[in-house]
Amino acid sequence: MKGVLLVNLGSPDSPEPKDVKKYLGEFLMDERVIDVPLWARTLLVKGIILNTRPKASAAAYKKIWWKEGSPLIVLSERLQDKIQDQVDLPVSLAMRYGSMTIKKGLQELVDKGVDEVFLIPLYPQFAMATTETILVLAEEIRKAHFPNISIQDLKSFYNNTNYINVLSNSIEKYLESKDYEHLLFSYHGVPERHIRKRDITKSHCKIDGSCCVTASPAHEFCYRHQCLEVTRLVAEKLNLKEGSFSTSFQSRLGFDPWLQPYTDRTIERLGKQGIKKMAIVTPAFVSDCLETLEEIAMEGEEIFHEMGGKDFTTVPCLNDDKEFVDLLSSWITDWAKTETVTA
Ligand SMILES: C=CC1=C(C)c2cc3[nH]c(cc4nc(cc5[nH]c(cc1n2)c(C)c5CCC(=O)O)C(CCC(=O)O)=C4C)c(C)c3C=C
Ligand SMILES: [Fe+2]
Repeated sequence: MKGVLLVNLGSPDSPEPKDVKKYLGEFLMDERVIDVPLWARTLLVKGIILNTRPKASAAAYKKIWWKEGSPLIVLSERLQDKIQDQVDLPVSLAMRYGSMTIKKGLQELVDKGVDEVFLIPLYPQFAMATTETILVLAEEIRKAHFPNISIQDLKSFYNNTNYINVLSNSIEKYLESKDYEHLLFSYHGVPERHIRKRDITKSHCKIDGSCCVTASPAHEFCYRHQCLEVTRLVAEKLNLKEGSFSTSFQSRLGFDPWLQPYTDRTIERLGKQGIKKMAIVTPAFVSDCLETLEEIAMEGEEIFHEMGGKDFTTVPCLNDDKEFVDLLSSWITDWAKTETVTA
């Protein structure tokens, strides 16, 4: 029997510093998130980050926490429920970090008789720190605990025409009555090193103005290319004028170079340049979360106002948007019609 496992990033159990610390400990000790040798990661995470960041992060989580829980979890559950209403096979939800583990998600499906799983990482673009870590862990868990099931995954869908249409429609609908001079596409950042590490050609990624726009097999695993493509395709679909939109990368951590331009500096620059009304969209996130509700909608707005900007509009993520639910459900239904794969 076939079943579906949706997987998102995860959140702490509560916005209290002890839970945030536990969550950050698991998240940042992932070798695909902070990809340095174990001794250096342990020193950095347990010796430095976990002594300072949980308090500040907990304060940020408290500003966005809902009475039902973490927005990322609640919104992912709403997405799961709506997809479940549209498809005939069981749909479970798991998180890469935190209490809603991938093991529990797989167990839930196996208990319902599932032996063929369609794994859907809830990220439109591939990244070592997101999609890859989910796929690797799911396979480890399968081998160790569920050797008789098979797992197939949904590939990154950043340039899927239907996805681009759904994203463009949601942006257009939300901004319909809003007047804005500039639309910023802000994606979660990653260290530049992550991009070079996943360059399957070993020589294509230069992280400059040319590599991401020059066709290459490297693009299958290039987060930067995939983000720039989403911006290009949505801008084309929405007929955005050259100069009226741009791309930036948010949420950098540490001192290594991360993908640039940085979102906070871009907002600052737009404000300084005299832009009074800006809108921002965050297509690396399927569900609204700390990084969109606090870092963008609150901190970003504050920066913009300090620089003289007036109207700052944050477009919600796709969340449980009807068209997005229909699209994911159609991919699931198509997969369910494919031939059975044995483990
Ligand atoms: C080295 C650190 C990090 C990398 C690399 C990274 C990549 C990455 N993350 C997301 C999506 C999300 N990240 C979120 C929170 C978050 N991310 C990091 C660090 C890295 N992320 C930290 C330390 C945190 C926790 C909050 C904080 O202390 O600032 C979230 C929100 C989770 C929530 O509970 O709401 C999401 C979603 C992507 C897509 C990505 C690479 C492409
Ligand atoms: Fe992150």
